[in-house]
Amino acid sequence: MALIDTYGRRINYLRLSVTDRCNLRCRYCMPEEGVEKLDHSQVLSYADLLRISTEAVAAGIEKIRVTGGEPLVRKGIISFLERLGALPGLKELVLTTNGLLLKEMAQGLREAGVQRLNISLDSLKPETFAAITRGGELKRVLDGLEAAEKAGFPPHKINVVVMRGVNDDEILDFVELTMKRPYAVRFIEYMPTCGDADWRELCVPGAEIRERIGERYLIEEVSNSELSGPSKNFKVQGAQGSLGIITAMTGHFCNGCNRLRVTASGIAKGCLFSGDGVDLRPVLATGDDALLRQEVQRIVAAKPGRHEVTDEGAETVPFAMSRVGG
Ligand SMILES: Nc1nc2c(ncn2[C@@H]2O[C@H](COP(=O)(O)OP(=O)(O)OP(=O)(O)O)[C@@H](O)[C@H]2O)c(=O)[nH]1
Ligand SMILES: C[S@@+](CC[C@H](N)C(=O)[O-])C[C@H]1O[C@@H](n2cnc3c(N)ncnc32)[C@H](O)[C@@H]1O
Ligand code: SF4
Ligand code: SF4
Repeated sequence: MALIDTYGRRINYLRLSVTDRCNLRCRYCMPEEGVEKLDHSQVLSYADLLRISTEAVAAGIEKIRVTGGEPLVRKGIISFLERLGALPGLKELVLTTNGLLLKEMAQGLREAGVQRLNISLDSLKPETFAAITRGGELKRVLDGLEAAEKAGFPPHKINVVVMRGVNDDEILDFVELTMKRPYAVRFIEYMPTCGDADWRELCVPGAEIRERIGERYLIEEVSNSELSGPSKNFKVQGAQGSLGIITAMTGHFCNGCNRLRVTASGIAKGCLFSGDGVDLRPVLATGDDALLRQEVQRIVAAKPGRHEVTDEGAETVPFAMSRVGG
């Protein structure tokens, strides 16, 4: 079965957030204070997350990315992933993490069937890393990357949210990282989700990032795979790894969007920026899984063509990314 939306896009990728909790508090993702945590009773049980995933896969989803908050802080995550990975028809099970707990958990994740990890790492300098994450310890993440490689994961994707005056001086350091390691480093344009007034200064357009890299290195294009996301990938000559740019603000990759989102509290969103979304809990409560599948199909049918976040309107859509899962 295939899920096709009204714009003719095939929706085959579910981003499933399993928790809104996090062991970091990145400045671009959560405000310093004032983010209300979901009450435990609001967070969907693993059984319900599995029911949603089962119906989504039956309807046409082929890839599930587990995200959060920080997915690895939720108790029982490994056995949940094991069950998720066993869903018939699911081709890819992948996870986005801040890497803090990978040292302890990488082996278990691999054994549970997680195929690949995307790891957020915004700075290679301990002080800058701590400032961006409000207290995170860089070494733990670097140890986590190593542990995951040893556990047999393919080369990691590293997510770097580029912020002018904060970490944009490290763009070339990350390029150098791909000379030494086979990582796929992706530079992400900063999205103004926290209602921040200074987002225009912080956001470094993808074109500028690429230009800055091109001034120092010879760029070679690489191909993008069918289930790959919005990242436009390339590499520099002589590198083991690759580079990518996710132009979340300037790019308009919405034409090729293949995603559906479900939050930890059971809100389904056709678009990252879809305001309130659709609450799946009433349908879950009926116990009728055929109805759940129809609801997934209905949400896909109503998926917006693109986001409406523009220079003028950006401040009108604040939300904590940790609630939606990125
Ligand atoms: N605007 C927008 N941003 C997205 C979308 N999907 C992911 N992102 C952003 O892209 C960045 C990287 O997200 P990841 O969780 O690593 O996922 P991804 O790069 O889309 O995943 P893969 O392509 O499957 O590796 C994050 O900042 C996300 O918020 C999307 O559909 N729209
Ligand atoms: C919300 S996090 C959840 C998963 C995990 N905690 C992590 O940090 O990888 C998912 C992705 O969203 C990205 N993200 C969060 N807020 C963002 C923003 N304002 N602009 C761009 N990317 C953002 C993060 O960098 C991360 O790569
Ligand atoms: S980006 Fe990830 S690690 Fe950072 S606060 Fe958000 S959910 Fe937590
Ligand atoms: S902004 Fe919305 S429509 Fe555009 S790529 Fe992201 S999720 Fe898809």
